[in-house]
Amino acid sequence: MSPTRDTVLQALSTVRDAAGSSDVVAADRVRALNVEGGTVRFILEMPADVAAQAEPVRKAAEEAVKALDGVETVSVLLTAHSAQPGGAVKTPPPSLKVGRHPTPQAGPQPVAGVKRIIAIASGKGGVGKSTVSSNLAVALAAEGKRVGLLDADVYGPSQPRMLGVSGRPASPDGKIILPLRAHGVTVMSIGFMLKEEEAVVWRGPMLMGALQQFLGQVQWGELDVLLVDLPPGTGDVQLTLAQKADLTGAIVVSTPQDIALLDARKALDMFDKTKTPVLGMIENMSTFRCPKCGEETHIFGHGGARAEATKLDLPFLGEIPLNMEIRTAGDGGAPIVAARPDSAEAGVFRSIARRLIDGGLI
Ligand SMILES: Nc1ncnc2c1ncn2[C@@H]1O[C@H](COP(=O)(O)OP(=O)(O)OP(=O)(O)O)[C@@H](O)[C@H]1O
Repeated sequence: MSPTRDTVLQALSTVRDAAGSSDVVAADRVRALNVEGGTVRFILEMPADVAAQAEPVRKAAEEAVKALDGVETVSVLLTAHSAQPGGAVKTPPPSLKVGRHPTPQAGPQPVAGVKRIIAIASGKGGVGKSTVSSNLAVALAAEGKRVGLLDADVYGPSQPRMLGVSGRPASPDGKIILPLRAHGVTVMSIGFMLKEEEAVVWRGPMLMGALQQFLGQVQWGELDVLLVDLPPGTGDVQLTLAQKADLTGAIVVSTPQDIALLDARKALDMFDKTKTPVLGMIENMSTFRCPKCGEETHIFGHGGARAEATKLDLPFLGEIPLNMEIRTAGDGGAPIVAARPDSAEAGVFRSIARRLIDGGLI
């Protein structure tokens, strides 16, 4: 039996908090809990004064969740103030003041200068959500749209790699954050704020606050659309964004297999609950054409996402093939739409972009 949010929280409520009397759930240390099949991920946010005792608590939390029925992998991230082996406190997070607690806000907030915010979501990891986000962003920019891309995939921000952009965004006044640009797209990623080795350390603290700040404090400029590359799944981060950002809608990416579609349905359900319109579904890794003989194979099946979209009366936006060059281009820092704009594969992304524009969605 797969674990649920509730069983995980129940297990965590047996773990004593570093500060003393209560458990980690009651002490409100658990952030961004994400349960996906047998994989459980969450963050333990510890205040600085108990940082030295944080690691044993993290271990205990990991053990408690691991002991649950159906749990295969547990990933627990600690806050910025986590303890080094030997008890020293690690270097504080980057000086840019990003990553505070969320500031209370009444409801969904618009982002200054941004006409539309569209979330790119998937119920399951690894289905190509980031690949779709980066290519779609570049394709929309090629159509003359002013496009921003916010990489909110806190568990593994991949846009710096996919767009070949790195470096730290400047913050001249310590408040406004200046985003970076790549392939005609304005980009901000939580990955820009981390050094490789600091990733786990910085991710934890005040994650929601960081995302909220990325929406509110990044100087996006005038944009026709801001695409938000969400983390996979339907956990706290996705929910927070769906509730706090004034989303125009969401696009759900899925591979064709039943299991991926099952998860895609959960994402659709989440958007239904948060009253976020679903603008359409995209099937990725839809078909594979042998580069030698040209024969087409449906490695993960075919047509599942289209059938699901039809069943739910949602627009089906397109099928993206499983293709080596899509992978090498993306993993090499230039999405295929930028690297080989005239290729058939780039054409698929461009026609999805045009469909969104023609449909008046962007
Ligand atoms: N259509 C495709 N053809 C070939 N490779 C692909 C395709 N789509 C994605 N990939 C590759 O699959 C891997 C996972 O893709 P990607 O990072 O876009 O998925 P994701 O859903 O964003 O994953 P995560 O859960 O890590 O956020 C990457 O190496 C990417 O290059």
